[in-house]
Amino acid sequence: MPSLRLVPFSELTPAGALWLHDTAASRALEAQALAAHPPYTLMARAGLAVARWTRALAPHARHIWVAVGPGHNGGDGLAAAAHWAMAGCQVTAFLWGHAKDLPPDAQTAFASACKSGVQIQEGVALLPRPDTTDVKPDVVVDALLGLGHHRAPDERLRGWIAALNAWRKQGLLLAIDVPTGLCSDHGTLLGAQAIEAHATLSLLTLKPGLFTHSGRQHSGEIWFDGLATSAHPLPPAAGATASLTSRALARSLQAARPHQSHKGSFGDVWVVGGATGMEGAATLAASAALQAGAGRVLVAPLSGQREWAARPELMWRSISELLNPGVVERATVVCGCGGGNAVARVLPELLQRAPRLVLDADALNALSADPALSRALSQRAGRQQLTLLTPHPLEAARLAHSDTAHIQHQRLHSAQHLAAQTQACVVLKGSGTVVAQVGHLPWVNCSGNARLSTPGSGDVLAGWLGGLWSQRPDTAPEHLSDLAAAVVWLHGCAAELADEASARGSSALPLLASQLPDAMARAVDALSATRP
Ligand SMILES: NC(=O)C1=CN([C@@H]2O[C@H](COP(=O)(O)OP(=O)(O)OC[C@H]3O[C@@H](n4cnc5c(N)ncnc54)[C@H](OP(=O)(O)O)[C@@H]3O)[C@@H](O)[C@H]2O)[C@@H](O)CC1
Ligand SMILES: [K+]
Repeated sequence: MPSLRLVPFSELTPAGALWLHDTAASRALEAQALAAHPPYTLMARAGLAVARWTRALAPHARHIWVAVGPGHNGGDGLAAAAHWAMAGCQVTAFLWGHAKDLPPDAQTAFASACKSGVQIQEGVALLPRPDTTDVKPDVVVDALLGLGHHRAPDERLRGWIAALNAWRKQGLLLAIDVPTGLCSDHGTLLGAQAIEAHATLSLLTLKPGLFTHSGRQHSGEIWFDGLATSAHPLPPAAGATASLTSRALARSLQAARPHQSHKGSFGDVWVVGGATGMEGAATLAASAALQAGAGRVLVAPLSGQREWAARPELMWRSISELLNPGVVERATVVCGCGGGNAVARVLPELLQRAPRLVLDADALNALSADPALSRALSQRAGRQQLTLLTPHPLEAARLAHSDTAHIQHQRLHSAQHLAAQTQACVVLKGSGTVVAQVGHLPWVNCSGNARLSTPGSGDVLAGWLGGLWSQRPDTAPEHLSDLAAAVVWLHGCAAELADEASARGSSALPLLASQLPDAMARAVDALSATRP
């Protein structure tokens, strides 16, 4: 058997992107792999991969339970159970159904588990819960359902999910391939409940649903094993649904500043926003652009108020100065942060003239409210003027004339539709931010945590996007989504570094937006400090 790769996905990035495959794409690869190997080969590899992973995460575990579903996901669990038992663990497999009803490969795994001394309980009505048994397993494994889970859990399955989740506080709760109850394509819940695993080992392919919407919450730490189905350890890009952001991507967009550089070398960013009472939003975006390395950052506050004390490095100007001939044509413009209704007045000219435009917050709301503005937006691409839109789900819903639930239900598709509708590069924010652009595989971001759900966080992201873009004004249209995805990754990485530095534990408190530019700068420093 070819050697297995058993590494966390975050360690697999030096070569570049990791691909994500939805159910249809995963099934296509699975069919190819099954056709290329003798029966049971893939499940045997899956079982070994799960067993090694479990031993790596819980080397001292002596007592393991596995909840075995009616399909191949259950077969993977049984194949792993055989290895745990052979390694001397006390293992119990609780079967949802009866062994005779399992698919052929899973029956082979069942036979192997029986031979290895796994205790079997068939046709179990409900997995025991911590309050109904004196037995205390060190590890409980969800091998109920994987890729074949396509309908909302019924009452019995909900009971199993609740029982498995009840073990979360007692020991390690691990999921094979996909946490049961989670949609592997969209990261939504198929019903009201899903397994909340400490860690998930995705097999053969990485599924987009693990990383977006509720995916991160339910998958825990995500690991990957490609089951050595090709010469390369990673599944091929062909047929991929999306790419996963990575440290390598972010690093590829950061260049050392040349010795003979000056502020004119790094471009001008103009921040247009900050209507009355919301000047802070514009200041946050401007601070981020500055920290990202823009040459000069000029703020044109819509309120007319100038926050001189906020950052002495910033310059404060009027909108009319930005609109002077030749000024906006050389600038990278970040527009909309705290823009209020006033931003609608400046948008027509910015849409017409700005070569590089980041539109956030109220600029997006103004676009959704005015068909003439959305037409002007979609015409920009034809003039080789590039646009980045950074909506959160509600703003995306307004732009798409839809509702937030619809946007969130299929985040990847929503971002892609919006990109097609606007002819812009779309950054759909939220857990597992999606970056989409017509003609390119979308990105799904894997960094970040709930520390970023705090006011002003999006302003900082928009400002940093402008700041990096101003240093790379010649970014080709086909590379704009790479630039955006790299910044999104950094934004998330800043929150992860803040977690590591905190004594309070994971995501206990938000990372204030005013601290975020510095935290992102530390994330950039960490990029250069680590190996390629
Ligand atoms: N093929 C291979 O060699 C490899 C496969 N691999 C592994 O296989 C997994 C996919 O296997 P799978 O296709 O058998 O699907 P799986 O999720 O186990 O269950 C399907 C069963 O569940 C049932 N069911 C569905 N929904 C239900 C519900 N709500 N409540 C109750 N039952 C429900 C469904 O019934 P049906 O809908 O048909 O009535 C059917 O009987 C994949 O995730 C990975 O772990 C990889 O290791 C690579 C090698
Ligand atoms: K599972």
